[in-house]
Amino acid sequence: MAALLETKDVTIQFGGHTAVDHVTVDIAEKQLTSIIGPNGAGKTTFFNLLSGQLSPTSGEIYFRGQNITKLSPTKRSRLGIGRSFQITNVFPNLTVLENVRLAVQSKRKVRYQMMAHFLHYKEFKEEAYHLLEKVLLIGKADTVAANLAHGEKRKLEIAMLLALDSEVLLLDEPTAGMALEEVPAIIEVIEQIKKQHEQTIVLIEHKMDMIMDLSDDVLVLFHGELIAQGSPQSIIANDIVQSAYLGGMYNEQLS
Ligand SMILES: Nc1ncnc2c1ncn2[C@@H]1O[C@H](COP(=O)(O)OP(=O)(O)OP(=O)(O)O)[C@@H](O)[C@H]1O
Repeated sequence: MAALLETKDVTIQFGGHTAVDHVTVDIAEKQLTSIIGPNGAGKTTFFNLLSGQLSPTSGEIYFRGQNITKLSPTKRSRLGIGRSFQITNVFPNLTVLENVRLAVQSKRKVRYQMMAHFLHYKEFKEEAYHLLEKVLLIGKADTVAANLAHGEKRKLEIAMLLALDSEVLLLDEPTAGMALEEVPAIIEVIEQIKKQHEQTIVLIEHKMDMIMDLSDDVLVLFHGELIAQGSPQSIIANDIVQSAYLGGMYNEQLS
């Protein structure tokens, strides 16, 4: 399987603390790769390195063989690496629908072309409605983004990410903060994207069942180090992962 994203010996230190420690991985094209690890293992930091929010202290990151280590998040996003929007990218005073419409519009690169904007406005709006239906947020289309509950904000972020139609989707805990009964629908959204075999998905998720069912490949981080990479079955059967991580995680979830 061809690697789409690669890290070579990627390390980042904050002061004296090494949050990601010489991580070398290949992330295969059009597969779903999950990153797991206990709290503080370096998952989000690793994601930030992939998306360009952080620069490594040492090591390199490649996308389709191109060294992107020094590229900004915006440039990486233009290349096709989309990260679920941070809440700062959502316009809090605009409605949910308007936020998604703007994301659709930015994908079509007509932000500054008033005429094109005018001609396609209805089309953008329809696509935005469609995406909101997909992530089960249609009932909140006219709600101002600032008034959404936490789980609803995550759905909005996913809708905005989908609007960009990126080649790589980086999803940082897409179901965090959602009511338990909403989780299957979001998993379904991710499953549907996966079934289309058009995008590469990388996700951090604490819900183990979901990861094991959905993932083609699982990366396990522990104290910033990559301690295992493989199929869900091989990860479950891996003794090092079992003792270093899985036991602890299940205990965490039960507590
Ligand atoms: N900007 C920062 N400055 C200093 N330390 C940081 C910074 N960002 C992360 N860290 C530290 O790096 C380590 C890894 O953090 P990170 O958030 O990546 O872990 P995580 O695996 O995503 O954890 P969680 O599951 O709790 O979200 C932690 O010890 C954290 O305190």
